[in-house]
Amino acid sequence: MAAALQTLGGGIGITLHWIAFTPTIEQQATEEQKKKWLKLAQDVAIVGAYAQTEMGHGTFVRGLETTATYDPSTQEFVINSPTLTSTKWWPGGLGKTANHATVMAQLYTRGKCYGPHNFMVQIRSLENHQPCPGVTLGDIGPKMESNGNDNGFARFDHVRIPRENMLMKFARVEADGTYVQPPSSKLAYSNMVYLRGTFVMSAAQALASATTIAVRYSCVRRQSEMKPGEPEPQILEYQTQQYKLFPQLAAAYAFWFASWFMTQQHGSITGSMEKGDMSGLAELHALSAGLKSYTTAVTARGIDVCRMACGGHGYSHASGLPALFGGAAALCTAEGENTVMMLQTARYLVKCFAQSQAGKRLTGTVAYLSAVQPSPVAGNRNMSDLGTLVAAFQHRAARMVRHAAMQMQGEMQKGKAREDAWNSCSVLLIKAAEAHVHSFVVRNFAETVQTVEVDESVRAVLTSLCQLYSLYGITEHAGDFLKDGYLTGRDIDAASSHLSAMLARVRPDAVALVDAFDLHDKILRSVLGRYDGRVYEHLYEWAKKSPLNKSEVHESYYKYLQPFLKSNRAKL
Ligand SMILES: CCCCC/C=C\C/C=C\C/C=C\C/C=C\C/C=C\CC/C=C/C(=O)SCCNC(=O)CCNC(=O)[C@H](O)C(C)(C)COP(=O)(O)OP(=O)(O)OC[C@H]1O[C@@H](n2cnc3c(N)ncnc32)[C@H](O)[C@@H]1OP(=O)(O)O
Ligand SMILES: Cc1cc2nc3c(=O)[nH]c(=O)nc-3n(C[C@H](O)[C@H](O)[C@H](O)COP(=O)(O)OP(=O)(O)OC[C@H]3O[C@@H](n4cnc5c(N)ncnc54)[C@H](O)[C@@H]3O)c2cc1C
Repeated sequence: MAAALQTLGGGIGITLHWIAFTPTIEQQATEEQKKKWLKLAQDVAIVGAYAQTEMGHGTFVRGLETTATYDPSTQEFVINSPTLTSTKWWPGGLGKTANHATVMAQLYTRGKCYGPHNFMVQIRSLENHQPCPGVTLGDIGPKMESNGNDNGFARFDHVRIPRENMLMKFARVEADGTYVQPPSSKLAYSNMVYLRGTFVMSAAQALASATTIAVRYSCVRRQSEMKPGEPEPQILEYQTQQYKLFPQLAAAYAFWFASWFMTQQHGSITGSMEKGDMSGLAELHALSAGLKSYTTAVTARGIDVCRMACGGHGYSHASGLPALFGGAAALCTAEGENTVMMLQTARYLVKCFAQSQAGKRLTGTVAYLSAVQPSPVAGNRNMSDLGTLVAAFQHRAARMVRHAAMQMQGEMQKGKAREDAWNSCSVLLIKAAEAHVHSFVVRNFAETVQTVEVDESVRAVLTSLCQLYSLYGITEHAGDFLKDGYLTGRDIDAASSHLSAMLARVRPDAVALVDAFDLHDKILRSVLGRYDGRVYEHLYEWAKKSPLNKSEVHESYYKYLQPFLKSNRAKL
């Protein structure tokens, strides 16, 4: 049942119950509270939404307006939407599906505000699914995609909940209204860190889906003449088609491996946090924010490249690519808008750079910032060597982080306030953070292909894919590598020719590489990407099922076209 609900469309949105509501209980509830709600959620005996974003605030969580005011006389919290812009807006499943929600609200007790905290609120009757007293609910209307999901709105008119409905694993309010501080105020945000980490795998899966569709279709589709008089070739024989698709295919593998690292990091750091060691939280936040931002942005662009590579049929919903693009586009905004998330990573990098300048030895994903020499040693580099490629990406990132941080320091030395200096350098900061995440993805890709337990013939293919991904990144951002002479023009030319060689080397394994994602036709939902390659027959069958084909002459003819034609003919 639960699995069926997960896939149900048509106004039933249960995705967020699984990926946000239930994990919030797991991560933010006390053991007592878990006994009360966790099994109900896991068995779908209740259905929940994660209600944080409001009409007026999504990014700036500290600016949320919904209030939760503690009333010691009744030991209850009063949940209220004081303004129109405080209306909860966007949460998946909130409109029509969920009967509970974890509501992020500004906590007030004894007249003082302690910032955003999570509260469990029942929003619909378990008997007849009507909204609970004081709760107004609805759907926010059609969206770019995912219209099967009821992203909704909610307003609370002084709704009373028991004190025990505040999720109190980290912070709590005692019966008399005393607020007890959490080890870190950011622990209330921990489920967002978790969800951003899962978006890296969503991005990998989305890009894997799109490249599966486009590569398979590019082997079915024959078009034009490569040589006069010869049969039309598979469009995957064109180097331009390979240049469009293979870097996306390589990125899908790169992001898949990055999501493995993200999952492992999340588990290990949250494990330490359970024992009171918060030292890894900052790195976890910076990594999850940066990887989420980078992988979802590259994925959305990459899916559209795959769509265009399939010509007209790519633009049809029969291909499955428009829906994938719409979904991936959502990932760029949801769970932390990409720009804002990359700025969070930049904030961490600037902090680490300052520590490195003060002599601290950096560790983890920023260790390279301490190690990289500012003065490049130019020379004929072996641009097919993975170590050389990784070092180039790390040098580029270190240079850009240093440049952005020094620019900011310069602005402050001219008398600008730190916040103004930050804002006036934020484009540089974003580019530096992107370079940092890019270098992490390349390094992780290289380390994974060198260590993953596979047959040596498979390792050889994955190594080619990693070289292709890295060489594509260098040629696409050549200026960054040339800027301080770390790479020369000859190196860039060598990178380009190696990239061409990699396209040809990956070609024979392209179909096997997408088949390896093992995405069933039922998941791909694409006529173009069918495993059996029978595209044309199924394209025709798919079109015949179009609602417009239910009648030979559509009713619109009699309503509009016929009178219009008649009146035009009468004027002749
Ligand atoms: C199998 C085949 C499948 C194929 C298909 C696959 C996929 C298909 C494609 C797509 C999927 C389909 C459809 C897509 C549809 C929908 C997507 C699905 C679900 C959507 C779910 C979305 C849910 C949500 O959006 S929930 C709401 C999310 N909201 C946010 O993320 C808000 C973002 N804002 C914030 O997090 C914060 O406001 C801020 C920006 C971080 C700022 O916080 P603030 O308190 O103001 O802090 P600062 O002043 O900036 O910094 C202070 C200090 O705190 C540190 N900090 C900040 N945050 C954290 C944190 N989380 N953890 C730790 N530390 C933190 C910060 O670094 C700083 O530290 P310092 O002082 O030391 O520097
Ligand atoms: C499909 C989908 C599903 C969602 N599901 C949920 C859900 O289940 N639960 C939930 O609570 N929310 C959900 N959301 C809401 C989502 O979390 C927010 O849309 C997101 O956090 C962005 O906030 P915002 O919409 O207020 O955009 P804003 O923050 O207003 O962003 C608008 C622009 O302002 C820029 N900007 C904002 N702040 C800064 C800054 N400090 N520096 C530089 N630029 C800045 C942004 O970069 C962006 O370009 C969902 C959204 C979508 C699209």
